[in-house]
Amino acid sequence: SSVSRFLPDPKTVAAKLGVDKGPIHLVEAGLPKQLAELGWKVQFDGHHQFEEIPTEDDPPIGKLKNPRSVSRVCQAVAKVVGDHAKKGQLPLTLGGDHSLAMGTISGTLEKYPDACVIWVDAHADINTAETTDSGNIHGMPASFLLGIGPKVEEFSWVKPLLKPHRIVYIGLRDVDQGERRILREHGIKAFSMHEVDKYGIGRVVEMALDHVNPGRKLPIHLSFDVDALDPSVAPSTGTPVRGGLTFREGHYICEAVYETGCLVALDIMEVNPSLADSESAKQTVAVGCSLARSALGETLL
Ligand SMILES: N[C@](CCCC[B-](O)(O)O)(CCN1CCCCC1)C(=O)O
Ligand SMILES: [Mn+2]
Ligand SMILES: [Mn+2]
Ligand SMILES: [Mn+2]
Repeated sequence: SSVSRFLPDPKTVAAKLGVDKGPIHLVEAGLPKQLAELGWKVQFDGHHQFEEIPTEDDPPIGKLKNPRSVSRVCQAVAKVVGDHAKKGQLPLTLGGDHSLAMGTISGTLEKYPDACVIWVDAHADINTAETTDSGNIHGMPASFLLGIGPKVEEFSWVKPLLKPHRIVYIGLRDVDQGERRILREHGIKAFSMHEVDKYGIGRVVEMALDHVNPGRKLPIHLSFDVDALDPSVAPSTGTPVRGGLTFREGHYICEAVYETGCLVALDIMEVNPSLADSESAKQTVAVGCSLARSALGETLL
């Protein structure tokens, strides 16, 4: 069975902008019903509401912005995802900010300590408190999960349970200098858009899976940031970068991961309908729903 949870974007929670209701749009577009039609027993436990920390009560810690609200939301998400996973359900998390992956992947690793992570993204999201230039925590979740970089008290609840050989990236094309150094020093495997062009998505996914899950015996957590797709495909997202995955390349990744039979948790992140005109927002919401369906078994034939 699957589990659907819909989370606000912690930045929105902290900033009380209330402008980005990405997850709710995905539900209103009918995703739960679409998954039920695929044969999943969908348990939708509602939009998680978190009491908001007013921005004035959540000043930056060093460069990190909204640290307390992001930490609080992610910690709550880790618990809920862990609980659902322990009940043998497949947690589907719709974001919202990719900082949430600190919560979702922590939750998955609690139940499946040997899980591997396929991180589909234009960005590596592996900055530390030292290397980040923006202070936006959505650029940092992987570093906390891997236990890389200086300790940040606020995030000490994130247990460094992810190992460098258990994460692989697909779609990278906007990686900061500090992140490049981290990927190199920790031997983390990444397939950038260069490799996608060179080998084709079929070969790239096969090489990525061979790297983190050689015998296809390990559980897979797929964390899909829709900005991995080209902005012409998913325009309504926080940090669009040109030269991304086509509609089909994005869906191929989801279909191929589903085919392994190893998928135990799925994140569809960074859909933010408030950032574009309504047509582009609708297009991006539709792509988010479509990616989720492909990762959960919808095939072309
Ligand atoms: N690496 C960035 C972007 C993170 C994107 C987060 B995701 O993947 O969840 O959407 C970019 C940092 N910086 C922005 C200005 C120009 C130089 C790079 C950062 O803020 O750390
Ligand atoms: Mn974001
Ligand atoms: Mn991301
Ligand atoms: Mn991204």
